[in-house]
Amino acid sequence: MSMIAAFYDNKSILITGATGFLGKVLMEKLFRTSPDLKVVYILVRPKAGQTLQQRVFQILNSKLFEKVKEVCPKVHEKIKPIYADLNQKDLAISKEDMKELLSSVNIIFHCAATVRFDDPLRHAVQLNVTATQQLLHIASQMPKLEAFIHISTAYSNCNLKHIDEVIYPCSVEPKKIIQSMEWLDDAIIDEITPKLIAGRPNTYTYTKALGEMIVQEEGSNLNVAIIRPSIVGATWQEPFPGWVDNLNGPSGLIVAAGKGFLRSIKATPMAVADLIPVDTVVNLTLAVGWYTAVHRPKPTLIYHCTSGTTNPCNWGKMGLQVLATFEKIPFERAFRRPNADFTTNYFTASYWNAVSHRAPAIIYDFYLRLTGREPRMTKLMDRLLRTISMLEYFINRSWEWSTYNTEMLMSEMSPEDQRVFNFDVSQLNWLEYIENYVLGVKKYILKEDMAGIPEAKQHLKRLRNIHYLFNTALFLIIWCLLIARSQMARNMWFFISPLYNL
Ligand SMILES: CCCCCCCCCCCCCCCCCC(=O)SCCNC(=O)CCNC(=O)[C@H](O)C(C)(C)COP(=O)(O)OP(=O)(O)OC[C@H]1O[C@@H](n2cnc3c(N)ncnc32)[C@H](O)[C@@H]1OP(=O)(O)O
Ligand SMILES: NC(=O)C1=CN([C@@H]2O[C@H](COP(=O)(O)OP(=O)(O)OC[C@H]3O[C@@H](n4cnc5c(N)ncnc54)[C@H](OP(=O)(O)O)[C@@H]3O)[C@@H](O)[C@H]2O)C=CC1
Repeated sequence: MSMIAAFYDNKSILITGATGFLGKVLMEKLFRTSPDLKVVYILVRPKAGQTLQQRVFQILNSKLFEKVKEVCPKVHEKIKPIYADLNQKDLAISKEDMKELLSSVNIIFHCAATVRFDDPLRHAVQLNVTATQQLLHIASQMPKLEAFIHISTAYSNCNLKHIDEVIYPCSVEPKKIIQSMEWLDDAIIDEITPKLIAGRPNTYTYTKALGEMIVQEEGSNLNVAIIRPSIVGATWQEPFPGWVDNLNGPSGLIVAAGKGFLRSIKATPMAVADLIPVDTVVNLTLAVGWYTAVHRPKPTLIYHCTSGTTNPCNWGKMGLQVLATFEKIPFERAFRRPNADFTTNYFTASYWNAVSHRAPAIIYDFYLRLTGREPRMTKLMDRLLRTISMLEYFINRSWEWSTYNTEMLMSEMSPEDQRVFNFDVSQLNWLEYIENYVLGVKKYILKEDMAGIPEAKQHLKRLRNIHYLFNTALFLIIWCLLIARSQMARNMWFFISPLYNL
């Protein structure tokens, strides 16, 4: 019998960010392993014209929740969506809902955040710092609260090379940053942003670091723990391999490479690709919830959820496996054949951007114009190059994260819990994982049917023939021009042409 699963029975749990990538997998595992839990409150906002109930309905009707519905047929009755907006004061929770939350919640999992790298500082602070502060304030009024688990990122201190499971203070106090956002205007905030985030590549990593400081400062009277996952990828094993539903992290680049848009990227092949499957992060999160509530460790513990220390894989190996998988399971209607390459040099990267990204986009747009259609490829390519430029920081460096607390937690778990809530990635087979990841991107993001694979392969053959034809035509044009203008080229031609007649 799993002690951790039994711990969540009859508990009232509050999850923020439950509609996000990590939040959905967290909810799924909770219901599958602890179907007797009391209720899961989720803080949700209406989105894309959908009400809260419609959003929950959509999640429950996805493939991810198929197993849950067998184990816990009343799952829809146990999820209680609460209207909330983390951009608003007091998170915009109504008085009645607040009363219910305050009187019943036992465990909080705080997953919500803005994960955009280019968010203006004001917005990133609001979501990742102020909302966390407000949630801690609400939590401190919950008499039945046993644990508050905060999800941060392993890159909150990416300005360092070696990162321990401790909180590294930022130069300016988070409370001062929150206050200054109230009276500084946007132009000044934009001006001081580079100075504040100094050493970090974006407002996301900076505000996640501030968020950790706020948790430490304002959660001192609570049972708090912080989890720092690295780059969260598709599921490894549970509920089935390869599930992923958004384009963040590597998923977007896998789409771009598989569709033939991404042909070259500035990346260091030997740098560690610290990917961590989302189900591994969820298993650790649930184990931390149990340990924090039951053992009440002081001071606040931080848990690194990374793969590089125990089972390192590098970007070179990962890229090759992604490309190898496209051979077996190509994506449909590719723009060009998938053939992405890594370059380490700035000038080579710029050259390939011009030749392999911009030039084909311009030629294609010219073709679209000729056939009376709206040109769109140049715009799409510009967005892709912008995205790549934001991810480059993470694929050209390696970090070392210590994992003492994570290892300690594993040693505190029973053999059954170690099996059910496994977060040991030393057994992860990267080649198999990446193949399932690419397959998951095809099925769950691109919604492509496996029955379309033969046609996709035919399409790639046609693209290869067009490629050969284009190269041959280009060669002949250049050669004719050379012959017309250069005596040496003409001599060479007269020398080799009789050979053809032999
Ligand atoms: C051989 C191949 C090898 C491939 C493998 C190599 C993989 C390397 C991957 C390295 C990942 C490193 C991640 C580091 C993570 C740090 C840890 C965290 O906590 S991070 C937490 C995780 N956080 C993140 O990962 C956030 C990263 N993303 C962002 O910050 C923003 O999306 C943005 C600033 C990049 C673009 O903003 P903006 O221009 O306003 O655009 P929108 O957002 O509105 O989307 C525009 C279009 O682009 C689409 N699309 C979106 N994302 C990607 C993508 N990654 N890529 C491609 N495409 C992407 C999107 O669907 C949309 O398409 P459409 O609807 O128009 O058709
Ligand atoms: N993905 C990754 O690679 C990594 C993620 N993390 C951390 O894990 C956590 C979860 O990330 P992930 O699931 O990938 O992110 P997603 O972007 O998939 O999910 C973010 C969640 O936050 C919610 N949210 C955002 N803004 C608001 C708001 N104003 N009001 C209410 N809810 C809001 C979103 O709701 P809605 O659906 O309405 O937009 C969504 O449920 C984050 O804390 C992130 O920093 C850490 C390391 C890596």
